[in-house]
Amino acid sequence: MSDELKDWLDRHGGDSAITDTMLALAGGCRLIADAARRGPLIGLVGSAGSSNVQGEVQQQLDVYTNDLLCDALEACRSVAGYASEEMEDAITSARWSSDGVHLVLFDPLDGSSNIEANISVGTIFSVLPHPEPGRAPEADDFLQPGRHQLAAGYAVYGPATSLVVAVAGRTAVFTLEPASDAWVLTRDAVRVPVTAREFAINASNERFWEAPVQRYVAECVAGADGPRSRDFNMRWVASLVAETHRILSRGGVFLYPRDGKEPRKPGRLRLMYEANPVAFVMAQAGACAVTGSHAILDVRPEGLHQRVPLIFGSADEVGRIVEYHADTSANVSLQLFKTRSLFVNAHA
Ligand SMILES: O=P(O)(O)OC[C@H]1O[C@](O)(COP(=O)(O)O)[C@@H](O)[C@@H]1O
Ligand SMILES: [Mg+2]
Ligand SMILES: [Mg+2]
Repeated sequence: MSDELKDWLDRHGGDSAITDTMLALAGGCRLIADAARRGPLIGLVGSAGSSNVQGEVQQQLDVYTNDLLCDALEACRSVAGYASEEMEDAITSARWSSDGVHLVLFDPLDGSSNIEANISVGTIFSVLPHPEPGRAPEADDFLQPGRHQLAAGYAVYGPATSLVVAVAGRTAVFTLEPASDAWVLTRDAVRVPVTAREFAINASNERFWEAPVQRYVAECVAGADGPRSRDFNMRWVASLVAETHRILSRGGVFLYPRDGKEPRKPGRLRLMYEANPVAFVMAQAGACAVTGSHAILDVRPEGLHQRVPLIFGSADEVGRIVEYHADTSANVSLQLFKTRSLFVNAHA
C-alpha cells in the first residue's frame, strides 16, 4: 500500500531495502493492532499455557503476534533472517534470496502482562545489516552492537495506533488512520526535550537498587525541598513501549536499572529486542540511553536473549544519572536521603 510511510522511508531511509524491510514490519504491526483491538472478541486472551526461552509465561497474544511478524518478514526479500524474544534461536535459511541484506530482531508484544487490563502494549523492532549478504546468515551474525542498527522503531497499540520509525538522524511518528488503514505522518524530526520533571521506575524494587539510582530517585522525590529544588512526577505503566512513547512525546527518564533482586540477571530488559531499538530511536531524537555507566549502543552482545540495565530519556537527566554512577561519593549522598524512602514523607 502506498502511503505517507513509504514516501518518508524513500526520502530518509537511505535505500530501497530499508523501505522494504520497514514496510514489512509496519504491515505486521497493522495486523497486530487489529488482533490487539479484537483480542477478547476472538478468544485471544489469557495464557497460552507455554513459556518462552526466558521462562516467562506466554500470553496467547505473544504467540499469535510472533507468528504474524514471522510471516511478514519471511515474505520480505530484503530480510535474510530474524530473531524474536519469543523464540530460542534466530531463524535463518539459505532458501532466502540473496537480496536479503537485513537481520531483524523484535519483541512482538511488549508489556504483555497488561493485555487483560486493556493497557497499552506494543511491538519493538531493530534492523541490523547482514554482515555478508549472499550467504545464509549464522547465529553470531546477529550479535552486533546497537550502533550498527540501520533502523529501529516500535508500535504502540493504545487509544491510537502509533508507529515510530527511526533511521539515521531522524525519528518520525505515524498514526494508523482507521478508515483507510494507512499510516499518516503525524510528527516528523522529533526531538526529545533535554530537561524533564518526570521519571519512571518500578518503585517496588527500591530496596534492591544500587546507590546511584537510590540517590537519583531520592533527590527527585525530595522535590522542591531537596537538592534539585523542583518537584518531579513519577509514572510507571509497566509497558516499555508506552513509557518510551511518553518520553518521546514530552521528555522524562525511564529506569530499569541493575538491581540486587535476582543477582544472576544484570537487568530486566533485553538488549537485542528492547534496549537497542529504544536506544536507537532515542539517539535519533536527541536523547540518550545508558546502562548506568555505558552507552547502550556500545554494549557488545554476548547472546540473543541477554539482559541489560536500561536508563534512557532526556539528555540532562540521563547525564546526571551517569555522573552519579561515576561519583564515588554517591554512597555519602545516599546517607543524606536514607530516611527518605519513596513512601516516607519527605518532610519526616
Ligand atoms: O513487571 P515490571 O517489573 O513492572 O516490568 C515491566 C517491564 O517488563 C516488560 O513488560 C517486559 O516486556 P515483555 O512484556 O515483552 O516481557 C516491559 O515492557 C516493562 O518495562
Ligand atoms: Mg518487552
Ligand atoms: Mg514481549
